[in-house]
Amino acid sequence: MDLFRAYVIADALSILRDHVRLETPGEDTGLLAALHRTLDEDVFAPEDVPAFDRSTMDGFAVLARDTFGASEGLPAYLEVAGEVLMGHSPPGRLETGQAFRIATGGMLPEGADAVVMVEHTEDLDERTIGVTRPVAPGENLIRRGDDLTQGVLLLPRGHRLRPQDVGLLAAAGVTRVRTRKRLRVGIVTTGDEVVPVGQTPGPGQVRDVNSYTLSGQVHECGAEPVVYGIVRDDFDTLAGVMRRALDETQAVLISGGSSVGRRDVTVDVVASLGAPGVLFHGLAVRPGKPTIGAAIGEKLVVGLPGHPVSAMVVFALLVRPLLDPGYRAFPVRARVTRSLTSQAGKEDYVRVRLERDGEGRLTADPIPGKSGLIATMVRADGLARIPLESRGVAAGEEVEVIPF
Ligand SMILES: Nc1nc2c(c(=O)[nH]1)N[C@H]1C(S)=C(S)[C@@H](COP(=O)(O)OP(=O)(O)OC[C@H]3O[C@@H](n4cnc5c(N)ncnc54)[C@H](O)[C@@H]3O)O[C@H]1N2
Ligand code: MOO
Repeated sequence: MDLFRAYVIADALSILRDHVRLETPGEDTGLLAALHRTLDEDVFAPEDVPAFDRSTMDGFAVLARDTFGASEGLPAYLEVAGEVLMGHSPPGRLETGQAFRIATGGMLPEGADAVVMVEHTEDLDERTIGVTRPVAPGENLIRRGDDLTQGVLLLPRGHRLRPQDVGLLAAAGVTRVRTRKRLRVGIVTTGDEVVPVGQTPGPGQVRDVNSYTLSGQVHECGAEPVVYGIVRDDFDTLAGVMRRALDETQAVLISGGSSVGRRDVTVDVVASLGAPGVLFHGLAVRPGKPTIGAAIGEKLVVGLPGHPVSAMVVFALLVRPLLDPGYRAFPVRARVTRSLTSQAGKEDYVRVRLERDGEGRLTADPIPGKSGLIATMVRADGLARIPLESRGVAAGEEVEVIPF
């Protein structure tokens, strides 16, 4: 690693991965508390789901063979011999020539192997129906174990639980799981001009945007933001807050004061916090040039640019993959609607709005505006990547877009 070299995102990420280990202890919790957390164990299915053959339609449980050849003109006549009540066993075994009334989700009686939809039957009298369309064996039902069979691996260790995962665990009767506690991520804001949002800014002052945008992004990673507020651009004050944040959290983001201005003490403060310290200062990435990457022990410290857009972009590209290793970004390809210029030797990430053209192909409309303008992020759907060696992209050419 070379402190004076400017890295692209992929290289910066691998340097940080080599030094940082973001781990939290495991904890057994109920399912709701486990949502969005990462599994700390392999979970196996304790039982078959569903536990019995179930109808997927309202209608009649039958023996498929009894309906073969049935039609509107020549229905198959069956005796209605019983009714399956929801949440109960069927009233008995179904014999050939019989039908049992059954609702969606009802338990299939023994002897039956299909369900006829009520729309494909006609009532002849209290005890007889005519089936007007044949069904095949297995039609309109799900079998015991179709969702899960006992003993299969439901979800592996390391998987971050989404709502559907928690649903699967609920279906299988797994009520408690071991997950890792959420990562706590400290957010420190610097800048003598930055004031809390509730305060009316005086001349030259601006409201604190980054504490909010970064907290939101940390939440999206399944981690817990811990906001340390706005700290003066003063070495001792900032170092004190940073030490406290490092004691209380596993990763600290510090926004502002990372470029080379007179008051930019951030890098000196980070360097003073311990080994291995600053791993890089500066990226060959736009926006994001003044980013600082550091490890203190195995904890992560990232100095983000103060401009709200730059801070969000660097978070999305560099911080998110570290906080949320299971996250997979699926870039899409889209044609740019206007040509974009880029400096060779810089990896550019351009805010774009995604639309579909008349033929249904994705287009990427670049959103103009400097990285101090947060509204440009609101209009954007993603970031178009222009690689290091490229000098630009002509209108109509395809680019890779990383959706937010
Ligand atoms: N001579 C040079 N000047 C600048 C360079 C350069 O290479 N040479 N780089 C520019 C780039 S690129 C960026 S990005 C900014 C980054 O500066 P810092 O990371 O040091 O951030 P600040 O100077 O503290 O702030 C930049 C800008 O953002 C506003 N800001 C800061 N914090 C917040 C916040 N929490 N909420 C809202 N807005 C915030 C701050 O007021 C500044 O306007 O440097 C360029 N300059
Ligand atoms: O890096 Mo600055 O972040 O280009 O706006």
